[in-house]
Amino acid sequence: MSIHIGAAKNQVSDKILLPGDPLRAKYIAENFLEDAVLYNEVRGMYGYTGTYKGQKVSVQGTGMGMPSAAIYVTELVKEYDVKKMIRVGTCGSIQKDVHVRDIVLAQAAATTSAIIRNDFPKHDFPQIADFDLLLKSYTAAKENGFNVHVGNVLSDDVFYKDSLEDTFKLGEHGVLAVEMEAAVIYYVAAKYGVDALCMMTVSDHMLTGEETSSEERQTTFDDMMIVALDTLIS
Ligand SMILES: O=P(O)(O)O[C@H]1O[C@H](CO)[C@@H](O)[C@H]1O
Ligand SMILES: O=c1cc[nH]c(=O)[nH]1
Repeated sequence: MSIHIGAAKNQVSDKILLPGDPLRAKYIAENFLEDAVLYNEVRGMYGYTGTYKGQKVSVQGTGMGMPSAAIYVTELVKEYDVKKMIRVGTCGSIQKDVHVRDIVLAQAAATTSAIIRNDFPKHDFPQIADFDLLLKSYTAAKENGFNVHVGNVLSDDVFYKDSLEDTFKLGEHGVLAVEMEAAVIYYVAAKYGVDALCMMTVSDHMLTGEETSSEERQTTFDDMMIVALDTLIS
């Protein structure tokens, strides 16, 4: 049991999916895992363990934003010996050719957060995906015929910004999309020597205004779940 996760050590798999939304964790457990058991409901941040294609897999909500994600990911790695983690999130596109419902694989993550700078005030520590997970997930997405993009994302501390000028400027420098957790998940993975990948389905388009429903964000996005689960167990 850790401070924020009410599970015994052996209740959590060393392979885990990380949705921001705890109700997405419930959806994944109910629709993709066999014999799923709820191991955590502390703060309503659901965590489940079940099997996928015969292998033990867990799914844990991380909440919104880097401070919350850092707490869950750190406890999962330090207290539960998690070795492979894949974020299954949502993001806002800032590229014309990255469409709503497409999958974005975060090869790297820029951030506005000070959470990494606090540890490395004199360095721009790069936040990068595990190459093996990235390659496997890209291959799985392509084999399934899903629309997938690989590149840099922005992990922003702020959802409601007064100005999107800097965000769109990052888009002009090739950043694909905006979300709020990838950078710190990559940072914690680097710190403790475990493997992490962040993949997101595009839930809204920040240039065109196209969006998905809040219900769809909580659930569905099944293409991404298949890619993430197949990658996790491969
Ligand atoms: O859908 P999730 O995984 O929560 O991800 C995105 O959605 C939230 C904002 O609505 C942030 O957590 C952002 O990263
Ligand atoms: O952080 C996020 C997530 C989805 N859509 C956005 O615009 N921002």
